[in-house]
Amino acid sequence: MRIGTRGSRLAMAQADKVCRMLRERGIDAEPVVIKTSGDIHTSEPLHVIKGGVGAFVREIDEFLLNGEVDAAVHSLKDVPTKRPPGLATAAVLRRESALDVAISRSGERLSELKEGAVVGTSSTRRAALIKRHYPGLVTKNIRGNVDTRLRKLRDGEYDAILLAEAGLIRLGISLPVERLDPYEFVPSANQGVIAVVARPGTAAFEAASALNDFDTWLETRVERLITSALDGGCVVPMGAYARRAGDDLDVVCEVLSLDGRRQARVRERIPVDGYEAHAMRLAESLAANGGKELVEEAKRELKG
Ligand SMILES: NCc1[nH]cc(CCC(=O)O)c1CC(=O)O
Repeated sequence: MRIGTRGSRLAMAQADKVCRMLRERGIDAEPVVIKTSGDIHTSEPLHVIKGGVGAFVREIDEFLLNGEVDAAVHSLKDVPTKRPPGLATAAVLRRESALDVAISRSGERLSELKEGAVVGTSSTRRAALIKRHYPGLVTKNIRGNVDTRLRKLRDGEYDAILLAEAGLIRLGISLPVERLDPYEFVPSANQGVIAVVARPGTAAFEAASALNDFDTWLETRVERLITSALDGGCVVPMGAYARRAGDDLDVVCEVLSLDGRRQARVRERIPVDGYEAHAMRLAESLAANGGKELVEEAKRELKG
């Protein structure tokens, strides 16, 4: 199997992991690096790049649809909700961590950083959460892959940066980090989940399906149903986090204003049985509790 991937160290680590898992099942698999525009325009904030992170996924989709690769590996949180006909998620790997972490130059926690300390993030969600929970800190845009961000932190351009813990784990980077409580710092929908995409009906799709983790599938479905019901997209400061707990899923979702001052939030345990209808109901109550206005407001302000 030819496994399409972007060429960043994180993307390669993810593709290598999928190839390893396939080989353990007796399937010959090798990564094929596809260079996307995201790897070329690395300085603009993501919400400025046409199509956002989803644009990079769409470029890889073309290789899949043309049959130049048999499957592709993505961070699921970067995969847009609208998918081209002929492609589907064959598997999601077991999620290791959905959490955001903070890494500071001094080793201090966010609550210990001094007034005016600069926190690097390119995500509107993480920036709004910092403004909400740590109003004394200043957020500053940061781009580049995980290694670049860590270098910018060391170089003193930032006092702390925020990253997905999953990325650090996959890159084998062990640094002292502050793990942020997912019920306070609600992660992005599908954060920390690796997805394998392929063409349904192909042998590659069938082979990749064997890697699916059912609990992660349920969790990511719920998170995605909620964000797509609110039309959250990847630039709106919105989080959704579901966790399987026995026969239930513990779900939290929220939308913030860009300045972090206003918030719409819902937290509820829903049964696994009939989870899709329950997720839609949560989305409706989030929308009705001010979420819809906050999504529209954020989109207006980001366009302007
Ligand atoms: N948007 C970039 C991106 N896409 C996936 C990950 C990390 C791994 C993951 O969440 O699966 C990251 C980096 C980050 O958010 O720190």
